[in-house]
Amino acid sequence: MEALLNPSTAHAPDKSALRTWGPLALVLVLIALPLLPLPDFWIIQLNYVGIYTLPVLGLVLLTGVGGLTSFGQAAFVGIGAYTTAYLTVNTGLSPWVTLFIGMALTGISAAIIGAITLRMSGHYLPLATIAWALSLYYLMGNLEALGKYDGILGVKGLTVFGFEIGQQRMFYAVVWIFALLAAFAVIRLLDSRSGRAIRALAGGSQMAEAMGVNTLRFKIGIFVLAALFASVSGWLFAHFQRTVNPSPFGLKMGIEYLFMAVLGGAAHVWGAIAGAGVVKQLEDQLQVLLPKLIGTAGSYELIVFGIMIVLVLKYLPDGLWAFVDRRLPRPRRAVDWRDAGDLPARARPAAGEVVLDVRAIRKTFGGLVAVNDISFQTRAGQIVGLIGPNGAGKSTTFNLITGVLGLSGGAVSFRGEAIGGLGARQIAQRGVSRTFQHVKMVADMTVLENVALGAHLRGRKGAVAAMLRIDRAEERALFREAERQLQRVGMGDYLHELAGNLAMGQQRLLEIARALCADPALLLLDEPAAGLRHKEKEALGKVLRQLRGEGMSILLVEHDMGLVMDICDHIVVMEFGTHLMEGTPAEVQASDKVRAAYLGTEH
Ligand SMILES: Nc1ncnc2c1ncn2[C@@H]1O[C@H](COP(=O)(O)OP(=O)(O)OP(=O)(O)O)[C@@H](O)[C@H]1O
Repeated sequence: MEALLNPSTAHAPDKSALRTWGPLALVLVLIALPLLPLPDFWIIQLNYVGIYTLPVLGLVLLTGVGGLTSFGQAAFVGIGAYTTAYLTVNTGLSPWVTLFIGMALTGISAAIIGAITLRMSGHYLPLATIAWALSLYYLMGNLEALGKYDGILGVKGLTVFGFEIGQQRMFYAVVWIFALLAAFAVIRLLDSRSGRAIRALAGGSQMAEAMGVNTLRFKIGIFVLAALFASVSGWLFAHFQRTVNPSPFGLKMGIEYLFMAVLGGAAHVWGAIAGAGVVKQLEDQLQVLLPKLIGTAGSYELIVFGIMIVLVLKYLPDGLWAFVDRRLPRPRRAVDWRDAGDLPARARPAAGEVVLDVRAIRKTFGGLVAVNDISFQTRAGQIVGLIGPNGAGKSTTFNLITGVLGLSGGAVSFRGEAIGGLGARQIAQRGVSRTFQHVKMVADMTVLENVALGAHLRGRKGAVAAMLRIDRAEERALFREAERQLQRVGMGDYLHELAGNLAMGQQRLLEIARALCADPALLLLDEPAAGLRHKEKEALGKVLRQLRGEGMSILLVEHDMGLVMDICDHIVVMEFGTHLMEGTPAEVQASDKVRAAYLGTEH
């Protein structure tokens, strides 16, 4: 194992004071600002920044972290704004009641729109968000009851305990309480069981689903939360402006919110405030400056914004805050889980019990039969190797067993239960855990956090518990398990390292620890030795033998024949999608058929 423990990655001393005290300093500055003799103009500007920060925070979660691009945030701001404007003007309801009605309406709309559009991927999703942003905009502009394009006038200002808070310093306090509450809620959410699942979304759903994460549910969840932040912003906006009309909720504003998030640093909570502040200021200054320079009136600032978006994407893709973030030392997570409770564990199969039974499975891609009637079994405490030349159908077999691909024929049963036809998440729930041929991890999460993601199905606490910080006991139990599994594979010294900084051998061990965190009865390893150095392969072999000794059943797809022959109890050989032979390593090595298959000669 020593070969994997590279002393060059030892941790620097903990100098995280700036990160710990930075947010507190920001809060103190925000409290101090209205107490200073700043002109009202600047307080009003800061009120706008606070109002814009809320939808941008939603985009941090949705786009920056979750990888889902939405041009539609402004439309949700509009639902919040129109709801409060309409109800307070027409029914006389208190804004403190209409806030919640607006949030409910926004939440329901987002859940419906999200359930339809978030199944889409690639460029279809942003296009769909443009489509519904336009629809909502024209709906607001065409409804008689909402005053068509003139909107609703005469919206009252906010009152607190019957006291009108105006548009300056008191309003400032209300805006920033909401903005900071939302910012801290997102920070807490991201550092939780749900947060790790959300952070895994951007890398595609395959790994997250294999860890048991219901990716669609989490996508809809962050979409709704982002919309709720937008709705609160709309409510503030309506009572700040005292009037609403469709133009601030159109597609142009949706693009602007996205620009604020990208410029500020789409994956950073504090980047939302930075982005909202910089864009608001730029917009105001350019609106005055450009017409003067050019000599005629017009929205020239939009042209400059367009050019700036291209430049930011090219030269500062991670945004302004990432620039600061890189320079701040990363705090090491306080180790407070050593005496945490145990996570629920499943009943282990008896030694020698058939764990996986694959019967005549088949997969066709058009006319190509990639897997042709393959059958084999794996038993508890056994390492089975699945080998064959390139293109033999090993990965496809793996994907059929783990539910990534649907069967064209045949049956798979796990511990006596038919699992053919189930999805990856349902198969993971039953105790099948896997690693990937091309390592899939969240590079900007620590090793410990990545591995804790593997225990997702063994936790229960959701997003609300995380935001309220009532999930800590479970979090400690998850981290205790993650540390235990990392130590089991010899990675105990790397808990706080960012996964993206690991060498290939360590990344593969991370994946094994993550798979073990799920408390599996069957471990499927897809080319775990690929890219490993000799010493690392030896270390890997030692870990796998140790796991077998503990009663684990392992199915291994591997090209490294030295490792396969060394550790496997039983080997299944495939060629052109078919079952060539199976037997002990000695039998396989002695087989002319296998030799011919690998050498490409007739047999
Ligand atoms: N999604 C797909 N669509 C069409 N053909 C596919 C698909 N996936 C795999 N195949 C084909 O199925 C066959 C088996 O591929 P598979 O990746 O399972 O082989 P393998 O034994 O894992 O190969 P390697 O060792 O190179 O990873 C190949 O001919 C491949 O081109």
